[in-house]
Amino acid sequence: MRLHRNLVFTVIDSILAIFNEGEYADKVVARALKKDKRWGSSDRKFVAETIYEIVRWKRLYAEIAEVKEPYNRDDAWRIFAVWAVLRGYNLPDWKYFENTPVRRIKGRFDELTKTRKFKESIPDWMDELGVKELGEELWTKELAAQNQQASVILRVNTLKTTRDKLFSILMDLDIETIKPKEYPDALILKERANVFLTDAFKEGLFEVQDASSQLVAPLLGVKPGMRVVDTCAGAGGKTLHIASLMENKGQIIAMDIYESKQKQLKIRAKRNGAFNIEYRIIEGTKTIKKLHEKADRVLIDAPCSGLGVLKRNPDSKWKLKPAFVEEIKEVQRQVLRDYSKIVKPGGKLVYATCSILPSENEKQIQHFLASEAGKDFTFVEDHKILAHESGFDGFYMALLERK
Ligand SMILES: C[S@@+](CC[C@H](N)C(=O)[O-])C[C@H]1O[C@@H](n2cnc3c(N)ncnc32)[C@H](O)[C@@H]1O
Repeated sequence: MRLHRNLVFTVIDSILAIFNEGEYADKVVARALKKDKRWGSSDRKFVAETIYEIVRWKRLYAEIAEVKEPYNRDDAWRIFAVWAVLRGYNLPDWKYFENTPVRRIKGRFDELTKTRKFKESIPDWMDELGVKELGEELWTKELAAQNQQASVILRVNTLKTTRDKLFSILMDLDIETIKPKEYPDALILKERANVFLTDAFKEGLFEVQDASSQLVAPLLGVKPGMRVVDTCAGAGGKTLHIASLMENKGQIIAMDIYESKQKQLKIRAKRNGAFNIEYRIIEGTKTIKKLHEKADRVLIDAPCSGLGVLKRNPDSKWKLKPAFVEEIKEVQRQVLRDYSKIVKPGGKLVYATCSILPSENEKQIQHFLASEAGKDFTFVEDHKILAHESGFDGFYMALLERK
C-alpha cells in the first residue's frame, strides 16, 4: 500500500476545513472529489474514506498524536500519520513524517483503547448522556455499531419500477445488490458505488434511503386517495416514499420551515414522477390552523439530535452540543402538540426520529399522551431500532390513533 502525495494533501486540507472551519464532512468530501478529474475510483475511495475515518476517530487519533484544537497544518499531518500507522501503511520519506514515533503510536493505541470515550472516540458529555439514557451495556454496544461504516441502501421507486427490475438494471452496470426480506422496497449495495451517476438514478428509479428510515412510511398505513400531511418533510425522503405507497392518488401536503429543503424536494419529486404533492412553508400558526382535523394521516418526522445516525454523519460527534439536544427536545414537544391537531378523528399519526435517546422518543410520546393535546389519542405501537441490533440506522417511530 502506497500513499500518493496529491491524495494525502487533499485529505489534510479537508480535515482542517472540517475540524477548524466547522464545515460539514459530506460537503467537504463532495468538494474534494471534484478536485482532480483524473482520479480513478480507488483514488476517490481513498480520499472519501480516509476523510471520514479521520473525522470518525478524531478524539482517539488526536490523543495519540498529542495535539490540541485548533489544529495547525503540522497537527493535521500528525493526526494523519497516526491514521496511516494504525492502518498498516509504511510511511514514505516525506518531510511531514520525519520523527513519526511509530512504536509509540501503537503503544498509545493499545493503552487508550481500554477507555470507551477514546476507544469509540466520543466527547465526554455524549458518552455520559448515552450511559444515562441507555445504560452502560446497551450504550457500549450501540456506540460500537455507530462507528461502523454505513452501507449504501436504495429505496426502489415503485411508481416507476419494481425491486426485481432495478436489481437487474444495476447488475448490468456491475453494481451488485442484496434484496433484504424485511424491507420490501430496499436494495443494499454489496460494495460502495457512486449510484448518483447512473441513468437509473437520473430517471428516478430509486432514492438513497436507509433501511430503518424505509419503515416509517409503511407504519403510517397510507392508502391511495387519502389526504396525508408530512409536517417536517425536509428534502422529502419519506414524502417520496409515501407518494409511491399512495400510487400518486390522493393528496400529500409537504411542509417545512425551510424553503431551501423544499426546493430539493421539488426536484426529487419531479425525478420520481410523484405528482400528488402540495408544498407549504410553515410561516406561523395560521398554516397549521387551516389544516386542523383535515388529514387521514400525519407524519411528524421530528428534528432530533441525530444520535441514531452517527455512522452516516460522524462529524455530528464533534458538532452536536448538549444545549442543542435540550432545545430540540422542546421543539419535539411543540410539534407533537401543534401538528397532532391536523389529524382527523379516526385518523393516524406517526412520530419518528433518527435518535436512539428515550428522552427524544418514547418519553416524548408518554409526555404527549398525558397532555391536553394528547388526550384524544391512543397509543397503537412503537419501534425502537438500535443500530447494533438491526445493522441499520438507529430510529424511533410511534403510531398513534385519534379517537
Ligand atoms: C428529520 S428532518 C426531516 C427529514 C425528512 N422528513 C426526510 O425524510 O428526508 C426534520 C425536519 O424538520 C424541519 N423542522 C425543524 N423545525 C420544524 C418545525 N418547527 N416545524 C416543521 N418542520 C421543522 C427541519 O427543517 C428538517 O427538515
